[in-house]
Order: sequence, then structure tokens, then C-alpha cells
Amino acid sequence: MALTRDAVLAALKAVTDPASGQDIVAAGIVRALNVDGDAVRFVVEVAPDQATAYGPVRQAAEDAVKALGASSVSAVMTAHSAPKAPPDLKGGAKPKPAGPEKIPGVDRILAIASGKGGVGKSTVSANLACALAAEGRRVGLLDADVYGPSQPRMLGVSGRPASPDGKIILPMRNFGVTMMSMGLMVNEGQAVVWRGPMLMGALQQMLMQVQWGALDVLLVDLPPGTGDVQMTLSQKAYVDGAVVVSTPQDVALLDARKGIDMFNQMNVPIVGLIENMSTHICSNCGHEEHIFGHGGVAAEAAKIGVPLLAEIPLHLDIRKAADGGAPIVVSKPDSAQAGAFRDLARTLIAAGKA
Ligand SMILES: Nc1ncnc2c1ncn2[C@@H]1O[C@H](COP(=O)(O)OP(=O)(O)OP(=O)(O)O)[C@@H](O)[C@H]1O
Repeated sequence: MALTRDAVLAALKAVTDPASGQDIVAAGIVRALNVDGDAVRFVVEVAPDQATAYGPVRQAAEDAVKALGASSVSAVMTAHSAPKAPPDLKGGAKPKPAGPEKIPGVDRILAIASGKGGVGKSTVSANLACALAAEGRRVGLLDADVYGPSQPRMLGVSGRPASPDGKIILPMRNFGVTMMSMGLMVNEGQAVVWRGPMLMGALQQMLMQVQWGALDVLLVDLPPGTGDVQMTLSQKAYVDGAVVVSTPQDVALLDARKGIDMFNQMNVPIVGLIENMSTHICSNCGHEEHIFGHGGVAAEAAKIGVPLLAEIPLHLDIRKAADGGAPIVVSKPDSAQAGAFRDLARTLIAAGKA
């Protein structure tokens, strides 16, 4: 029986963390949850001197997931080296008035944008990050979609990032990708209701206070549209280029044009466009149909004189893999669908953009 990530998280929430009295998911000790069909893997992270005391908690967590019908459950216990103080992004440092800065150690920043919501920008970002890592690139992914952060789910990352000194934030890592998301800073299901200046401060902290390490490229998964976050990113950090994701549908394309115009105004070069949900291949019979039309993004790219970087098919496996916490590039690396993302990664590397 294929399990959903939500069902597994719900089962884990029934287990109590003895130290905080909260459930173990809210307490942030469940990490790197990965649901692949009916096989489930996760990590229970505790302080080194608590490893023995948490043995029964690990067992209870494993039993709770097995009771859902999982065929295999691997719950590994690891010890973190320093006590974690969750960094306070909300009340954080006031944004510095300075102009765009380079992030120390980060060679280039590539923004992944879309004009319209739901066109697959986060799916593209997660798969592209994993595909670049598979090509041997040192890649980071900043989920700047503050109102709807989806990278923790897509990359199978959970728990709170540690901040041993309350200033530097240690990013999370999975599938070779160093990642940070606003979704890891707020409790799951909690709405983010910050106003512009708070958002700007939080984004700046995620850019500058996260210990990204040495990266060839940092992908920034932006929220849809042309708002505060896009402006702040290009004002605070030196952005080398933007990739705009759109479906072939007229309405999505119309919004993509606004996004392109915004990057032009902010002097961020458009590296190219990606047509997502380009064609639908039925997973039963292989029949191909163009649900959202076809070729619209290619025509737009030609019109504005930028490359069409990829045409990604609409396929059930891409959606299932993203929901299961292991993007298709990782879970089915040899499939044709993963191939589309791997080709995209190679194209960007060859062009010196990633
Ligand atoms: N090529 C694809 N094939 C199948 N499903 C896809 C594909 N691309 C995206 N999806 C699915 O469509 C939904 C929306 O995708 P995603 O969250 O990546 O979009 P988004 O543009 O980042 O959305 P938002 O505006 O909410 O940030 C998700 O359920 C995702 O799994």
C-alpha cells in the first residue's frame, strides 16, 4: 500500500517527545523523512547524552509507521553535536540598506521564478537542484516562497535548522543539496502573516546568515508573481540570472511576461524559459495529449530572444515523487521524466550558469 507523507507525519505526531512534552514532529526531532511507496525512512535526532533515553521513542515512532501498513520502516537515531536554539527570524536583524552583495562562498545565484502560481516552479527547482548535484555540482536551494514553502516536503527534509550561536543558521542537506526554507522556521500548518519589512529581514537572514558553505550555484525558489520577495532578492544579493517557468497556457504566459519585464527592470538577465506540463503522457497507455496547449513558451522565448531551456512533461510520477519527498531525479533517475530535468541541468552547466 502506497503511503502519503501526510499520513506518516500524522502517525508520528502521536508519539510524544519526553523532553518538551510536544509531539516529536512539532519538537523538530524527526528529520529527513522520506516516503517511497510503502517504504519509509526518517531520522530521530537527539542530544548525544539522550541517545539511550530516546530508544523507546524511536521504537514507538517506528511502530506507529508500521501500524499504517508500511512494508519497511527505517528509523535511524543520530545525535546532533550542539544544542539547538531556533534562530529568531521574525524579530530578526533589520535589513541593511546596502546594495546587492555576493554571498561569501557562493559562486552564482540563479532565481527560479514564475508569473503565475502552481505552474511547477518548486517542482522544477527541487529536481534541477538534485540533477545538478548528480552532475557533481555543489548546489544550494533557498526556498524563498515564504507564503507557500514546499521544498521541505519535496526534498524530504523536516526538523528545525540548528543555530548554535543564535546567529549563524546551519542549513539542512538531502540528496546532495544544501537547503534552507522558511517552511522549516514556522510550525507546519502555521500561516505566514508577515508584512513587507519583516519578510525582507527574514529573506536577508536566509541569504546572509545561513552557512551555505562553498557552492557552485544557489538556486532561489521564488514565490509566484512580482512582489516584495523578488525585489528584495535582487536588491540584497547579486543575482546572476533568472529562469522563468510557465505552462503553455495563455494565462500563465501572460503572467510570465510580467515576471520577465520585472527582471529586466531590475537588471537581472533572463537565462531562459522552461515549459512545464508541456505534454501529458498517460501512465497507462502512453497516449500523449497537450492539456495546456503546446509550444507557447517556445514561441515566447523566440520572441524575446532567450533560450527555451526545457520542455518538461506532465506526468503522474513527477507529482508522486515530489509528494513522497524524493524528486523523480532521485527516485527514478533513469526515467524519461527525470531525463528532462537532467538535460536541463547539463544545459545550464554547459552555458556556465550553474
Ligand atoms: N511536470 C509535472 N508533472 C506532474 N505534476 C507536476 C508537474 N509539475 C508540477 N506538478 C505538480 O503540480 C503541483 C504544483 O507544482 P509546484 O508546487 O511545483 O508549483 P509552483 O509553481 O511552485 O506553485 P506555487 O505557486 O504554489 O509555489 C504540485 O502538486 C506538483 O507535484
